[in-house]
Amino acid sequence: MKILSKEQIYEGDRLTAERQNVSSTDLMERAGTAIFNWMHMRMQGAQVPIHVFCGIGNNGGDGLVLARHLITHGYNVITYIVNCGNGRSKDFLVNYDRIKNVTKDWPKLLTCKEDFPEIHVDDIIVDAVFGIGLNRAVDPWIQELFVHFKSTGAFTLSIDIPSGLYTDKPIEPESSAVMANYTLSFQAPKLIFFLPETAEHSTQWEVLDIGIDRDYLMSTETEVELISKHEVLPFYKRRDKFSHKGDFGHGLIIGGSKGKMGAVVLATKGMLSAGAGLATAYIPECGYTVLQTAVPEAMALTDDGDDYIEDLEFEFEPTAIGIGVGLGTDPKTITAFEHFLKLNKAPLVIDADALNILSLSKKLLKLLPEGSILTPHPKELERLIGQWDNDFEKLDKTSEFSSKHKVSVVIKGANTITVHGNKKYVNTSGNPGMATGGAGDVLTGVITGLICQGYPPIEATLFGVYLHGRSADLALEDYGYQSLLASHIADGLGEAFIDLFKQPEQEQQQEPEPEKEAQQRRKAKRARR
Ligand SMILES: NC(=O)C1=CN([C@@H]2O[C@H](COP(=O)(O)OP(=O)(O)OC[C@H]3O[C@@H](n4cnc5c(N)ncnc54)[C@H](OP(=O)(O)O)[C@@H]3O)[C@@H](O)[C@H]2O)[C@@H](O)CC1
Ligand SMILES: [K+]
Repeated sequence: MKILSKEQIYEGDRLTAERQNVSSTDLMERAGTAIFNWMHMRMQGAQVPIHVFCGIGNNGGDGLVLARHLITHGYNVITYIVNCGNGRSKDFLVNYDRIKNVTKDWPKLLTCKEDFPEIHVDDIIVDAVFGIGLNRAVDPWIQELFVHFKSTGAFTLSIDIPSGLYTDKPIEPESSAVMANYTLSFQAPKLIFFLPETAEHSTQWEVLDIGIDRDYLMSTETEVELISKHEVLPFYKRRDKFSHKGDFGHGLIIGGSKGKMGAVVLATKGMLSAGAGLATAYIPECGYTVLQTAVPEAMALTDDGDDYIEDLEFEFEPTAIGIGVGLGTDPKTITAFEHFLKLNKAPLVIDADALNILSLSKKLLKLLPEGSILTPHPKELERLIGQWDNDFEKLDKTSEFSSKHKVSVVIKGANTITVHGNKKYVNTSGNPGMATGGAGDVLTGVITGLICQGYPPIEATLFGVYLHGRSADLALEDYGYQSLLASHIADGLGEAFIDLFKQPEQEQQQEPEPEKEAQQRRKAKRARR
């Protein structure tokens, strides 16, 4: 799914009005009605007080449309205008008149703290104060209003975006934005739903379709994309009946040191589970028995070093290499790594200590093959690109780094973001159970295993990150957040592959009756036999 920028959203609205021959007032009617339908379906007329707080721009206009429909359907609505300036938008004014036609309870004007209404914890707050048009710091009294929302504990539904957040830059330190329980966003999710600093403002969100021009949505190139099953499914490579292990590449995992052999075991398992035809692990001598026992499917090559890698020399040409897991940063290992990079021709997935070595010796970045995949967690990323002040700066700096060195960077986190030049891909699978040692090692193996099978590196990365998270999601049912281990993620990768082809629950329920009957008949027949 595409994540449009603020400018692209405005352009989409404009084009839609033009191509569908509708006015911006009509579009606002669609937006407000979509929110109303969402609420009406869930509330079914329940008389819970609903406090609708409207700003004076188009987000406020959406709130007025919603309030009007709620009122005409008999809901218990109190509407407020948050008087944040003088420039009321045209469509706000149209809907301000319209709401006055359906109720004697005209919207209440809020101008200062003393005007704040009492809100009971069981009431509902609708936040339509600011949308994507926020362009300067919010007045302190309105920030206090947002704090007031939170202090009531009432369920807060934000329209389009929690008020007080920008779509493309961080909020000023010390300022407050609405903490929404749910956000209903028009046409496309906003990037801020996925960034660590702002995601807590809208932990749950949903996109409502307001009929923005399809051609525009299809043809518009966005900088950010959301990656879910729908996006990765086309990557999937089917296996030919006559295929053999030689068709799926020979992957190599390089890493390990005394006390850290588990990392190589996990990465090798991940690589095999992702489908690599053959797997070899290149490890220090001390890891030989560990590796051969833990992963009998893999071959082991040992370095001259006993406790850590000292030479890094081998004589075959792997299809892809995952390097760095459990590697350590001993000076001899660093020298061996540099020597390896000078000779290497295979595509690389670089993780953990290999990233730390690159950070220590940035000149080595020049030796990376074009299209290499780097998989840092935030601390490793900071060592590579330097500190950042906020999430937006982090993404910008990573983009710059990615373009400069012609590599892709997988920023691991709650929503792993793969940065590929200017493009950012936000992964949607995964859960907090993955905050456990070794999960990253498995990911390195999975991506390497996919490259082995001929997936282009960027596809292997997006697919691998998705499958890895999905495997963890499926494993939750058995292990819960606390007991989920990295090895469960490697073991469950097959489930994640199979899950790609499962129909969503809803569609299964909508199975045509005749098919259901046929199934029942077949079942009964089998039972009779
Ligand atoms: N486009 C469309 O066709 C559709 C749009 N839709 C909806 O419109 C929303 C965007 O609407 P919007 O552009 O009017 O901006 P919005 O977020 O309501 O802000 C209001 C105005 O407040 C001002 N302002 C800014 N910062 C401020 C501050 N700190 N303190 C005080 N004032 C401040 C600023 O105006 P200014 O004062 O700069 O002239 C700004 O314009 C979008 O999120 C969606 O909900 C839907 O109806 C579907 C169709
Ligand atoms: K809002």
